[in-house]
Formats: sequence, C-alpha cells, structure tokens
Amino acid sequence: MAGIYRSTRYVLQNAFGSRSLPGAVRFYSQKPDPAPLINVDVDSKTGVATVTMNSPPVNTLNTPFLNEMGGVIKELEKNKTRGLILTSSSNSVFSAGLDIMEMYKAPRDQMAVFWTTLQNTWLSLYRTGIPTVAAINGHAPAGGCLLALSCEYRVMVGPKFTIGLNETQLGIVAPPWFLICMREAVGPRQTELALTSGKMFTATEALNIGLVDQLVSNKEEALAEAHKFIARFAKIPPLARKLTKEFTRQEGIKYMEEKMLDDLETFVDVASSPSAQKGMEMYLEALKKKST
Ligand SMILES: CC/C=C\C/C=C\CCC/C=C/CC(=O)SCCNC(=O)CCNC(=O)[C@H](O)C(C)(C)COP(=O)(O)OP(=O)(O)OC[C@H]1O[C@@H](n2cnc3c(N)ncnc32)[C@H](O)[C@@H]1OP(=O)(O)O
Repeated sequence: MAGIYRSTRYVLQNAFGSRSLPGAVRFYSQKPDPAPLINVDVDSKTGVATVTMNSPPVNTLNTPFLNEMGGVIKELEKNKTRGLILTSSSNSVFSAGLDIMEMYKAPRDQMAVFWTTLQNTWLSLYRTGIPTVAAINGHAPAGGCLLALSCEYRVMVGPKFTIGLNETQLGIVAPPWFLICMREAVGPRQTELALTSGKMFTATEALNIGLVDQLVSNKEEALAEAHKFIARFAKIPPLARKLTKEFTRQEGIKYMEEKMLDDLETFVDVASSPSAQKGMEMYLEALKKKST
C-alpha cells in the first residue's frame, strides 16, 4: 500500500507547474480556465497578493482546487510577494472545507491522491515565508477553518458567520495536524473542548478564545486590516521573519515531514471505514435536505 502512496506523491509533487508573473499585475493561476477556481490580484504598490477562492457554491477543497492553490503559493513565493491575503468571492462562505465527494464512496487510490494533495498544499501555506492573513468573510467549517488557521493572522467578518473544526459531528476525525493548528491558536484546553464536540464558534466566540484575532463588520474592512497586519513586517528582514515562523511552527512542519505517509494511510483506512462512510452519507443527506 505504501508503494502506491509513494508513487502517487511523486506524481503530485511533479504536477505543480509554474509560470512567471508578468510583473505586479493581476493573473489567474495555473490553468487557462475561463472560470478559475482561485483569483490572484497583486497590488502593484505594496506587492501584496489578494488570493480569492472562487469555486462556487461553497469553495470546497477538492483535488483540482488544492492543486491550483499549491501552484498559486509557489508562484507567489517565486515572485517574492510581500504578503498573501486569503479570502472568498462568496458573500456567505469562506470555505466549506474538504469536498466530501472526494471521500464518499471514493476508491482508495483516489482518496490517496486527494489527501496527498491536501497535505502538500497545506504544508506550502502553513510554512511559507510570505506573511499570510485570512480575511474570513463567511462560514469556515472544518477544512475551511484549517485554511484560516494556517495563516498567521485571522480577521473575521462578524457577527453572523461561524468557524470551527466540526469533524466529530460528521463521525470523522480531525487529523493531528489540524489539531496542532488549532492548539497553536487557542491552547490545549480549548482545543480538546472544541474538537471533541465538533463545536462551531460564532465570530464573537472565536474572538474570545483566540481562534480569530480581529472582528470587523464587512469584507472591505477585513481586507484593510489584513493589509495593516502585513505592513507590520515592512522593516523586518525577510529571512529572520521566515526562520522565526518556521521555528514557531516546527511541530506541525515536523509532523507532516516525518509522518506524511502514516497520516495518509490512516486517512484512507479511517475515511473508507463503514462507520465513516455512513457518517458522510447521513451528513450529505442532511446538507441536501437543507438546501431543498
Ligand atoms: C487520524 C485520522 C485521519 C483521518 C480520519 C478520517 C477522515 C478525515 C477527514 C477529516 C477532515 C475533514 C475536514 C473537512 O473539511 S470535512 C467537510 C466538513 N464541512 C462541513 O461540515 C461543511 C458542510 N457545509 C455546510 O455546513 C454548508 O454548506 C455551509 C454553511 C458551508 C454553506 O451553507 P449554504 O446554505 O450557503 O450552502 P448549502 O446549500 O449547504 O451547500 C451548497 C451545496 O454545496 C454542497 N456542500 C456543502 N458543503 C460541502 C462539502 N464540504 N463537500 C461537498 N459538498 C458540500 C451542499 O450539499 C449543496 O449541494 P447541492 O444540494 O446544491 O447539490
């Protein structure tokens, strides 16, 4: 089994193509797709990139989306972008997290490709030397919360949106690296309380426990505060900043570097188990009922 996963990873690692940015201008990531999943807009004055998730209806994280996100981060690093602000084009959803359809009734090798892509893209975002901010302008359950937690600073539009790692509510388990990200933000006590119950926090609750750093009332304010956060680093030497970030985040980085294959095998085993499949089926049914 590990052999399949290793070769899958090899293929994926070589699948991140790259292309040069034509200076500090707007560009769309990777594929010449008329409807890109992610838009990137680099401010020509500040060099800060606004990365807008644009995969309607709810920005689910599936393999094509994650590949594109990985390519975007690589491209921004190559172009020495000054900051990365992650936000959504939706008015109500930042990201609905992992695409359940990538896990529900999926063959094991498809699940393996999906999870490996997630691991790689997460690691790229989590450890990038570029200052990162999540401008959370909508609900951010599960993998959506993970994306926000992987950034260095979180500005959330309140009060009506929610955020949290709700996996246990679906009968699935947030892997250790999700948990590490949460613990870095809110500490061990709040992490255990939140994850065992799969709690979704209102924006105000999230601020109170440190899950987000700032509340604002609309997306424009969120973007403005995100730019302010990035401006703090104008006079900090980038290498000192990057290494300090790596040291601070070494638990998560080390986990992924050393345990990537174990994590993958555990994921495929747990996600394909009858009880997890049943949990996902019921959850999908509930989502469908809600939307009809
Ligand atoms: C050691 C252990 C290792 C491994 C363990 C095993 C497994 C590990 C996996 C663990 C990690 C999981 C992380 C995840 O991210 S799981 C996904 C969790 N996501 C959610 O719970 C969010 C679900 N969605 C919502 O709550 C709402 O959609 C939301 C509030 C985001 C938006 O609500 P809104 O009313 O605006 O939209 P909806 O009508 O609900 O949705 C629109 C359509 O989108 C579909 N949808 C929504 N979310 C998902 C999703 N995550 N995946 C797939 N599809 C999704 C929804 O069904 C609607 O579809 P249609 O009815 O229009 O066809």
